[in-house]
Amino acid sequence: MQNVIPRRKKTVREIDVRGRRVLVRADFNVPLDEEGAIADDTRIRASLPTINYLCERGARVILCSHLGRPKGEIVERLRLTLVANRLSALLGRPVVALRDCIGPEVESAVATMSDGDIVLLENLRFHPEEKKGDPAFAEELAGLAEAYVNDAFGASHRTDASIVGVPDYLPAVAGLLLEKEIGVFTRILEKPERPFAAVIGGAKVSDKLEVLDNIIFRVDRLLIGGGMAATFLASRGYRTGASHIETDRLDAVRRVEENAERRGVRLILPRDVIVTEKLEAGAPARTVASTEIPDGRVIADIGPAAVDEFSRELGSVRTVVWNGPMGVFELPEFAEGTRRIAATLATLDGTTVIGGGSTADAVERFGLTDQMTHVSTGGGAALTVLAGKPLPGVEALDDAGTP
Ligand SMILES: Nc1ncnc2c1ncn2[C@@H]1O[C@H](COP(=O)(O)OP(=O)(O)OP(=O)(O)O)[C@@H](O)[C@H]1O
Ligand SMILES: O=C(O)[C@H](O)COP(=O)(O)O
Repeated sequence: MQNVIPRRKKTVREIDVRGRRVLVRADFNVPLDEEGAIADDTRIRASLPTINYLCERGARVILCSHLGRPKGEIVERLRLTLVANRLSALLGRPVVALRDCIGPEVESAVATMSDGDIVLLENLRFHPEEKKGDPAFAEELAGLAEAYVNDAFGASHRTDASIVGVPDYLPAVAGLLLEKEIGVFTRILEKPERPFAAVIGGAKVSDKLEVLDNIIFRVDRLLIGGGMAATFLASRGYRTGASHIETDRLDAVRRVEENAERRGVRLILPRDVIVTEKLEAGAPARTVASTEIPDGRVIADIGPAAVDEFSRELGSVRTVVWNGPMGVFELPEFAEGTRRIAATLATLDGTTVIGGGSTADAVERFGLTDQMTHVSTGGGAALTVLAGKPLPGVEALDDAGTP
């Protein structure tokens, strides 16, 4: 087992920023609605502490981010102007949106900044060099500033130029959001208050295999829901109707079960499930024992007895990490399991950590975000950390204690 963060990294609190141009890599990759408006500004709000910190200390703040996957060319609806406007409203300070992220116009805009000013560079992924991790592009970005702050936890599992390349050319430190995210995950994975439970769901085992393989060595209880429960049930020899079984993962699931047994971890599958013929709105649904799933039916949610059992198990733990919804929560008829598990976590006394992605969306939809200890801003990045793997964006930063 590896440590999540092998060495402590330098943070923005350990460098002098007054009067200096500071390039801040944020993760403003926010969901957009059909009209192209920002559907959820959680990630923008999460960046405020670092930006305010820098402005208040007289830094000249140069923000940068990607938005979407524009594949190295300009896509009008993926410009960051909307983000700049929202950020400016939230900060109560002007944020100037630039039309590119490198080049002479950007350089002259940056050269005329005063202490406390904020600019936002254009979407980094309009340049193909960003995704390629191109060193010359990284050097050009770095040339705009005198220090680099990574506050993009959600993108730190990537090896893009702005994440792993820029630190080669500048003093490179963690922002306050990155520090908080890493701190929370490090604490629960390395020194959890026990009992410690993980609730893992979502569509597929294959998406979470590395997480299961790591977490099984750290938790006292593992609760499995979502579509992936079908593969666990199949590996125990039950009939699973028309549910999608990842036949190539049955061995991997057995390994997780064996490790659970060896370590005395309670691995709990849903005792009942909601099944349907089709995973679509309005489809007739019924509750069945998970050992008796009828032919032609697929698992769509965990059932009420499973919710009760999961809630009982969670009622006595001191730490919970949750990644992956219990059912197809996007459809109201299959949202109950996810909603009730979210409600259970909301009332817990101990530490509750939501591992990002659609689980964070679900918790937000149920209005319970504020009741959790921590809701991660990372999807893939949170999975990487839960899998016990280092984040390239964190590795690239200066070690604490270096001059
Ligand atoms: N029984 C089920 N059958 C099919 N899909 C399911 C089932 N239960 C949950 N899902 C789906 O799983 C998806 C989310 O799973 P995922 O593993 O992506 O979660 P996550 O890790 O929180 O999010 P992300 O991957 O965005 O970080 C949801 O869209 C949900 O509809
Ligand atoms: O939304 C995310 O998970 C991050 O912003 C990374 O985006 P990407 O998956 O397009 O690299």
